[in-house]
Amino acid sequence: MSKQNAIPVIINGAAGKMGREVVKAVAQASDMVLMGALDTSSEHQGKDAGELAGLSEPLEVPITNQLEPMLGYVAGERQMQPGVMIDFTHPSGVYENVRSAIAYGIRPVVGTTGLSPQRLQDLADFAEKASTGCLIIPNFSIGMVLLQQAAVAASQYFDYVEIIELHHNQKADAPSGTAIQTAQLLREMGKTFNPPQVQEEEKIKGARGSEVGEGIRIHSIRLPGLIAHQEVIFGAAGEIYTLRHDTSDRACYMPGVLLAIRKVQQLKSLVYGLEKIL
Ligand SMILES: NC(=O)C1=CN([C@@H]2O[C@H](COP(=O)(O)OP(=O)(O)OC[C@H]3O[C@@H](n4cnc5c(N)ncnc54)[C@H](OP(=O)(O)O)[C@@H]3O)[C@@H](O)[C@H]2O)C=CC1
Ligand SMILES: O=C(O)C1=N[C@H](C(=O)O)C[C@H](O)C1
Repeated sequence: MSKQNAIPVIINGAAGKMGREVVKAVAQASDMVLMGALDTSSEHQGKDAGELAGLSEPLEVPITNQLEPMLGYVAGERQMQPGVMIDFTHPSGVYENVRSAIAYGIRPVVGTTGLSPQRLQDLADFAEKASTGCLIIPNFSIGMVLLQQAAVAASQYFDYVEIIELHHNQKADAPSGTAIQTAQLLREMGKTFNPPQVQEEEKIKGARGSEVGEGIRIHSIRLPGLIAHQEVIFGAAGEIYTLRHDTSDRACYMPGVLLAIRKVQQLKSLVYGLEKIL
């Protein structure tokens, strides 16, 4: 495929754990071209994004922290398809990054978690007004979509459920975006879970996790040695039904990321969740 027909991609957070994986995936996709690699980390400024990601050949794309000039440059490439900005950065910066991308007509594909419901709504309104596609995906793994579908199916028959998410201890936000989304899918079932059997008293605050609504609680665990894991445990008289997803390599997210880059081209507003584009 010629460069003109390829999708121009900017990766924000390119020096991070997910960003490096995305650099490799985009470099290997024949219908995409990596136009820019951004990261605020001072130690990686000017380094080649491909070499940093572990590719044997440089991509000749240096890491920079200048987002707006990069967005302007890609937006100005009129001969090419509309550009896409991938964001795997930090909850503190993702809102501004997405607003800037949309302002330049660049379509955001966002994996960064930790956006508040209010900020998600603001971004949805902004994308709608600009008629610009935007994908916000709390989890790019196909296995997690299947887990969530199984949880929704089970929730029709079980009234008791708890969600446990387990992550590496470099994670900034808790609970995970995936656990919040999983709870939200169960909350949409139109019932209240976990009707109390006794008058419960938390002797230590937080011992029973955090309730997110409709009686659903999320428990967050952070440990070195973990990557990303989630359990949804249903209980009923005499039985336990456990759904569990384990990530052993961040490569598992890449088919979802590449799919999102292709699909966001066809959208004119914000879409939340991988299941909506499968
Ligand atoms: N949706 C999904 O499937 C997945 C989502 N995630 C989410 O993606 C995000 C990133 O995760 P991960 O790669 O593990 O994190 P890392 O900390 O490894 O990488 C983030 C990188 O982004 C840089 N950065 C921070 N703020 C900005 C900013 N405003 N603009 C540009 N670069 C910035 C960081 O630099 P510095 O270190 O100097 O701050 C760092 O190099 C998290 O929110 C995580 O929860 C993770 C895995 C899967
Ligand atoms: O920080 C991570 O690592 C992950 N974050 C996402 C989340 O918060 O759900 C997705 C996945 O769990 C990995």
